[in-house]
Amino acid sequence: MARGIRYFLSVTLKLLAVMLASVLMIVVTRTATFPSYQTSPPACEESDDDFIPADKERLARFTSAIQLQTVSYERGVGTPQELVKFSQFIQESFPTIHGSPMVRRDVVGNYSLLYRVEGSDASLQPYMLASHLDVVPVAEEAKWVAPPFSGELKDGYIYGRGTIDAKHSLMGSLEALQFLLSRGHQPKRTLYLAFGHDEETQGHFGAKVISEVLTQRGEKIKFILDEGTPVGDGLLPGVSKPVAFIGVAEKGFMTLHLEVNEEGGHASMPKPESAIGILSKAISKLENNPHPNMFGTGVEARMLEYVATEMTLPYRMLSSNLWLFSPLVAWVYSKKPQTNAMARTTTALTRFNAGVKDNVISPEAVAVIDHRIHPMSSVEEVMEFDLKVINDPRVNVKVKNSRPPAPISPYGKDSPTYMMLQETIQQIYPDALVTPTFMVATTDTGHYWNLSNAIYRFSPYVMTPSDLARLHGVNERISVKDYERVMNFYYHLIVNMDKPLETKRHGHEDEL
Ligand SMILES: CCCCCCCC/C=C\CCCCCCCC(=O)NCC(=O)O
Ligand SMILES: [Zn+2]
Ligand SMILES: [Zn+2]
Repeated sequence: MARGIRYFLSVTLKLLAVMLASVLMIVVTRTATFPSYQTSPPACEESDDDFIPADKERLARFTSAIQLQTVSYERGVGTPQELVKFSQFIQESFPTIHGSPMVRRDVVGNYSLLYRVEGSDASLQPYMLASHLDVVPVAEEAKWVAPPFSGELKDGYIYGRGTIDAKHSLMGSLEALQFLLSRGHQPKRTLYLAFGHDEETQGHFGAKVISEVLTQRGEKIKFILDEGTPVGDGLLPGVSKPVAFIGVAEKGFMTLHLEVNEEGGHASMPKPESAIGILSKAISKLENNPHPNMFGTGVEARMLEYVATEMTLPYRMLSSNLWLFSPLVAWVYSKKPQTNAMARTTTALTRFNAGVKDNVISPEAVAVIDHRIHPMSSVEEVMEFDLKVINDPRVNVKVKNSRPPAPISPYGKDSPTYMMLQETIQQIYPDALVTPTFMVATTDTGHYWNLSNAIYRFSPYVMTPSDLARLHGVNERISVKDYERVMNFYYHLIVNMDKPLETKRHGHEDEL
């Protein structure tokens, strides 16, 4: 009997050893032979003539744009007078654009701007560059090193609300267009510039109306580029080169209004539970029960695979063997807010209101939850999860607003528009790696899904880990060097969009 057990154990151990050796072999082989998704940058044909400098006039125009306080506060509550001033400022600042017979300008939804630049070849589908006129409000003004609406230049940086979100792309694309038109260039492919005025409150009166106008005109758009993910410097562990992240998808969102109504009364005779207490418990349950970690089911896994061959050894091993290490990477991702946001649907408690006086038991408590929905989940799944977690019929849960995750746009070598974008990025950042990702925040493109199936989100400035807090935060800024890159990025993009979207290198045909 004992011999039988010993024999069984030894066979089991041998089998385990063989399995382990096989797994190890697969891991080593994959690490050594994982394909590279990177392409070399296109040959540089640039001359001095072919470059937009961040000179005094252009910097002054950008500063003036930052000085206009085009704040969006709430859905439908903005700063109409500032938006009108911004619109006038744009007209005065870019006379070549506004005087061109090729350009049609429409004011849409009262304040948003839609430009159509007529291409010479009507058989080509138009494309669209998008950005927004509005900014988020300023908090903690005392902590800013320069006033938030000054556009002040300090140590090579321009400071101000809107410098990275997103007046750089609005002004940068206009500068590029003005530069081209002033040289007598007519694009072959018709180009739209779409600037919504309420992106920061979900674009219900701006981008939504722009989309309706274009739909009424029967437009189908070849490719849309909006504000988005940046060129990361040190954002991706294990990669020393800068990494340009192209947002090929976008998380959805669901804003929930939670309300509890109970009997109020005199604070000297409280019941065991109050409206405030009941709501606090519900919220605490939501915070303590995060939505499932979905790392490895979507674009976030491809993001790592695209740069795997460029990573230092341990990261390279993990990224080229996600079939095995996905759970480990998922766990690591859950540790930091910016990576956790890529792994799961997030839950942010953004508002909590209750009570009118110190000695009155509040009959009502309300809270707002801002969920950002992972591309592999859905509005319905998130709601079902929350109700199960709260599990309290006294908490009234209402959806204030929601949008499902965006469809995933084509990416990689089989997508001519993605490859064109990649090459344009490489013209500006020749040392950068390029990889697909998804946006954890929302953009106006949520209103453009019916116009195009090739929607990308990318902002051509460099972002370091310490810059993340500047987004919607204190000391938002862009370097002069980066603003120059932004203008030149749009310039190259417009030029590149006039080349056939077929590249012999990648063997694709431009279908239109
Ligand atoms: C492993 C890390 C990978 C990181 C990849 C990307 C890093 C993301 C960094 C910045 C994203 C910048 C997005 C800014 C757009 C803001 C849009 C916005 O504010 N929308 C409104 C909203 O979401 O409420
Ligand atoms: Zn923005
Ligand atoms: Zn924003």
